Amino acid sequence: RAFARQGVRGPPYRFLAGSLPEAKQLLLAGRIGVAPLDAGCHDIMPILLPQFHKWVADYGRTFLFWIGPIPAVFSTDLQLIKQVLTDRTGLYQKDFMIPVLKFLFGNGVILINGDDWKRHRKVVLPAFNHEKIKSMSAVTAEVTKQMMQQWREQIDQSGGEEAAEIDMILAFNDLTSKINGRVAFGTSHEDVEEVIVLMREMQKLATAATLDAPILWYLPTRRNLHVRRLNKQLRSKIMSIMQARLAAKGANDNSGGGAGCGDDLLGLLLEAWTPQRRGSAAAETLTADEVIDECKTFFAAGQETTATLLVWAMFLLAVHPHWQDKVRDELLREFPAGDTAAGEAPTADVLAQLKLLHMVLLETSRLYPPIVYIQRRAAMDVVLGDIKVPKGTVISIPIAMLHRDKEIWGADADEFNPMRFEHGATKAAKDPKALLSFSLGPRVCTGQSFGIVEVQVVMAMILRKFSFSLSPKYVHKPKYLLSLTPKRGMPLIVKKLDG
Ligand code: HEM
Repeated sequence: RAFARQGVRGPPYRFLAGSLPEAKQLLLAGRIGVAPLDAGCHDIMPILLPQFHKWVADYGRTFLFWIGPIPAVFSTDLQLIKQVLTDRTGLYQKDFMIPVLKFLFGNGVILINGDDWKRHRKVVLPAFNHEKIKSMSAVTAEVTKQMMQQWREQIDQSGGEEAAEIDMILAFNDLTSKINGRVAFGTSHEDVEEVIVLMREMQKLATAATLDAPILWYLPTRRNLHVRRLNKQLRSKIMSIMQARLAAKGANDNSGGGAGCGDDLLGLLLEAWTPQRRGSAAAETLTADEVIDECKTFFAAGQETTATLLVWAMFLLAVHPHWQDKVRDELLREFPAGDTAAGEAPTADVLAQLKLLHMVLLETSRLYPPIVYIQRRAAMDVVLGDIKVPKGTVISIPIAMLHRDKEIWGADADEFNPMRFEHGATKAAKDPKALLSFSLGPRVCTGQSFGIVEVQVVMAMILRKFSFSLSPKYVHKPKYLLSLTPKRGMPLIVKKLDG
C-alpha cells in the first residue's frame, strides 16, 4: 500500500507466493507453443522475459512485484538504476537468494558486502593488471589452438565437405573451462582437471535450481544433498592444490614468506593467506576458506559468462555475414596469416587495432548480455528517485531490457548495428553509462578486461582460419538461466578457409 500511495503499481500480491504464480504463468505462456523468432530478429524480450515485458506494458517503467513475500521494485529507468549501482555507501547490497549459488561462489567477492568485500576486492584486483592479463591471454591462445586443431580434425572427418557442424555452446564452454580453470587453479597439479569437472557440475546444478520453486531451495532434496557432497569434494581438492603450491614454492620457509607462490590468481591469493601474513593482521589477509571461495568465484563468474559472450558474438556474425567479412578483413590486415604458424596469438598491440571486432563485441554484449538481470537489496529505508523504498526491498535491474530502451539507444535499439560503438561505449547512446553488460560503479565486473581480451583472442584466432554460418537446425528462442542461452544449442557450420 505504501508503494501504491506513491503511484508505484504492479501485479497483485498472493499470500506467501507473491507474484510468482503469475510470473510463472506468463513465462510459460510466452515460451510454450510460441514459434521461435527469425534468427535475424533481436527483439527477444517478449520470449526471454515475458512476465516483465507484460508488466512494463501494464504498469510502466517502474513497478512493484513480489518474490514470494519479498517486495521487489523493478525498473527500466536508467537514472534510478545508476543511482543503485553507483552508490558507495552500502545502501544497496548483494543478496543472492538461491542457496546453491552460495555453494558455487562461496564467500567470494561476487556475493559478499561491506568491509569483507573491500578486503577481498583489494586482494583480487591485482590479478587483473596488464601483465597478468598478458599471461592469461597466452593461456587463452594455447587452449584455443587445441580447439582449432580439434575442429580441423572434425572437418577432415566430415567426408570431404570441408565443413562441419559444431555446437558453439559445447565448444566454448569446454574452451573457457580449460582457460579459466588453468588461470584460477594453475596447470601443474593433477587435481586441476577434476576441479574443473566438479565446478562445471556445480554450475549445472545451480542452473537447474533457478527453475525450482523457492521452497525447494531449502529442503534436503536429492539435488541439494548432491550439491553439498560436491562442495565438500571441491573444497578438499582445491585445498590440496593450495598445499601443493605452497610446498613446491617453499612458501613456508623462513626467507620466502608468502612470496613466490606463483604469479597467477592462486599465487596472489596464497600470498594473502600464508600463515605468516595472517599473524601480521594485515588488512588484506584471507582465510584458507576465503582463498578457496575466491578461486571458485573466479572460475564460476568468468567461465560461463565468457563462453556466452563468445557464443552470441559468433551467432551474430553468422547471421550478419557482411559483418563477419568486415571483421575478417580487418583481422587479415592487422594480423596477417602470412607465414605465421596456424593459430598464433594476437599481441596486445594487434588487439588494440581490431576496432571492428571490439565494436561487434560491445554490440553483442548490448543485445545478448550474458548476465541478463541483476538485483540488489535495500540495506535500510532508502529514497530511490522520489520513491520511498523500505529496508529489505529487492531492486531488480533488467540489463537486457535497459539495453533496448529506444529513448536511450535510438529507434534501432533492437537491431544489430555495431557502428553505434564507432566512437566508443560512452558515445553509443544518449547516456554515457547506458551499457551495463559488465555493470558499473564500485561493484563493476572485476574480470571485464580479462573477459574482453579472452573473447578477442579467441575470435581473432578462429575468424582468421574458419568461416561460420548458421545451421538450419538452430532454434532462435533464447532463455535465461544463470546466463543467456539458446534453447537448443548453437549449431554453426564451420568451414576451413585455408583448405
Ligand atoms: C566476459 C563476460 C563477462 C560478463 C558479461 C560479466 C558480467 C558481470 C556482471 C554484470 C557483474 C555484476 C553482477 C552483479 O552485480 O550482480 C559481474 C561481476 C563480477 N564478475 Fe564478471 N562478467 C564477465 C566476465 C568475468 C570474468 C572473466 C571474471 C573473472 C575471471 C569475472 C568476475 C566477476 C566478479 C568477481 C564479479 C563481482 C564483482 C564485485 O561484486 O565486486 N567476470 N560480471
